[in-house]
Amino acid sequence: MKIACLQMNITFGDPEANYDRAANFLKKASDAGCELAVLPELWTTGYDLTRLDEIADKGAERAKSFLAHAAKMYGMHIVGGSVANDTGSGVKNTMIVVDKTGHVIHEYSKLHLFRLMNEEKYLIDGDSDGLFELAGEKMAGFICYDIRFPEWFRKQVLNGARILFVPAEWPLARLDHWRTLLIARAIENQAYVVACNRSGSDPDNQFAGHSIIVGPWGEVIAEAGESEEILIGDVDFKAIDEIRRRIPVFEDRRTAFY
Ligand SMILES: NC(=O)CCC(=O)C(=O)O
Repeated sequence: MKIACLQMNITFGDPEANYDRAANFLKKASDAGCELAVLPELWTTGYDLTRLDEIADKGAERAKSFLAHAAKMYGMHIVGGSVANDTGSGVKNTMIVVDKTGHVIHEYSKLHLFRLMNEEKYLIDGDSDGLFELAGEKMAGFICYDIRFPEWFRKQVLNGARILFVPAEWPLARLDHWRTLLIARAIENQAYVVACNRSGSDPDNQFAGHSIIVGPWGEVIAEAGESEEILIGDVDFKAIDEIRRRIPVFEDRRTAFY
């Protein structure tokens, strides 16, 4: 499966500009023959959290209809990053997954809110998991700070997830954590990790870029630089089975002790 991480810049608090940019990136991914495209975290608004009452998407309806239209037009699955989703009883940081026929097949709201970027002051946390199925394979979504919680990843993998998607707005200041944690999540779970970060900056942070596709052996299949880019890599599900045969981590777990 040919996958694209749409490492775009995000204009702070300007959904119109960001929808235009995302539309352009989605077209380019489709032109490049990608079967699935991934957007970054909060790609419609960025971290303009103080203006969420103006710019959050009610029920994420605009994002859903935009993503569904693009997915159908291009015949391409979309892991739609995340958007500020005004649920009516608080704003969630919600990932929307759309299949290539244009159906919204899953929503996952960020479980772990990141205090260093004030999320807990403006957002409410999710309460359901990110497991979904596309093209006959189980996959799961996580959002940015979630990568610091290996137990959350393990749970989805034990439930069958074989590609682990991570849309993010990860600052450059912690680029080494980003790479190390994502590679570790791939190795320990013997699964693919497809992580799409943003590029550029906002009033508080310079973001790292470095979207990355990591294979189940921990090998870096593709990695972006810091600037805007469409990162493309191939995922081969057979490699997961081969690696799990070589080192049978899942059979060797001592669940009586943990
Ligand atoms: N947007 C985020 O969740 C950022 C997480 C982060 O930077 C970290 O260090 O963790």
